[in-house]
Amino acid sequence: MLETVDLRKTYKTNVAVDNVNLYLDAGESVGLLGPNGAGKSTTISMISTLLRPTSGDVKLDGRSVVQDPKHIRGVLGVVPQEIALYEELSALENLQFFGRIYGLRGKALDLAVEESLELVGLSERKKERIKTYSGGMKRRINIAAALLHQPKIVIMDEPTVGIDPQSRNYILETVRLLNREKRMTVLYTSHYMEEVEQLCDRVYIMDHGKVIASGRKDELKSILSSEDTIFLQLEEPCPALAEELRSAEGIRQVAEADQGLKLIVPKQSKLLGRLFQAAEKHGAQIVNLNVQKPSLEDVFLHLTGRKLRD
Ligand SMILES: Nc1ncnc2c1ncn2[C@@H]1O[C@H](COP(=O)(O)OP(=O)(O)OP(=O)(O)O)[C@@H](O)[C@H]1O
Repeated sequence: MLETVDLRKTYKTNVAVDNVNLYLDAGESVGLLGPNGAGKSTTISMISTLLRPTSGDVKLDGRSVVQDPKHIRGVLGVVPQEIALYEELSALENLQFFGRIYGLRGKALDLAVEESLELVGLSERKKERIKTYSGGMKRRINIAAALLHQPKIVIMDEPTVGIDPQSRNYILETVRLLNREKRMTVLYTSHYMEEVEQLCDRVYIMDHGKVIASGRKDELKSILSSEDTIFLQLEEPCPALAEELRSAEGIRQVAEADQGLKLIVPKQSKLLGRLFQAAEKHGAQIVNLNVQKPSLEDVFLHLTGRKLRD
């Protein structure tokens, strides 16, 4: 349905997006996962015709979006990272304004506004001015604005960054509903791998402008089928221990984790004794040690040696 073909964007010497090929089938929920600066927003801006590619193309049902941008605008809803609302107007007035831009009038406009307010759970507060809303509520109205024209495809650019847990849950539920019940095709970008794991059928992992891995979640995790992920919880952070383990033979990756270190090691390696010895040598207290199932975050760590949120 929607694809990018060798999509590329350069800024002088900086390659923001480097020959990216994505494909979304109708009704799929696809995650675009990558750390800050990976090129996710630039990719989305090119798909939504806000930015012209340096080379390559975006195709909707086989038709070039670069040559015929109008075609995609009617079927695409984009939720940008930045909140784009008028603070002095109420939520209702904002949505009426955006609805008119989409060409909606009269009863059709009223209905579209009511439905999208309902969807993001803010019908009861629709008359309050945006400036009185929390960051999370503003984001929910931002989402409602992108849905007014009932798009077939919705692209969301990190919609849950820096918001309260209630709004975050609401947004995740809304995305699920749009995809599973309303059969909308969703492209969801995030650097929170838990969200992508929860919401998406298929995932593209980007880093430094390139897609470095893609596939269904289970396929991606099977990259780590011959590895174990060990989480080492420490009483205090110990950079010297991390350093030693990074250069130790048989340990593939070492990354800082909440309250400790995360290691990727070959399965059944007999490393535990060495871990305890190294910890003792550097005066680090191991509080807990467990072997975990691989997550998408671990796949990223395995491929790049870094954590998604470094
Ligand atoms: N207008 C611009 N001029 C120059 N460089 C840019 C411009 N826009 C983006 N870049 C660069 O392109 C790269 C990709 O940025 P992009 O915003 O697409 O990443 P991202 O994955 O969306 O990250 P974030 O989560 O921080 O938005 C970065 O190195 C960024 O500095």
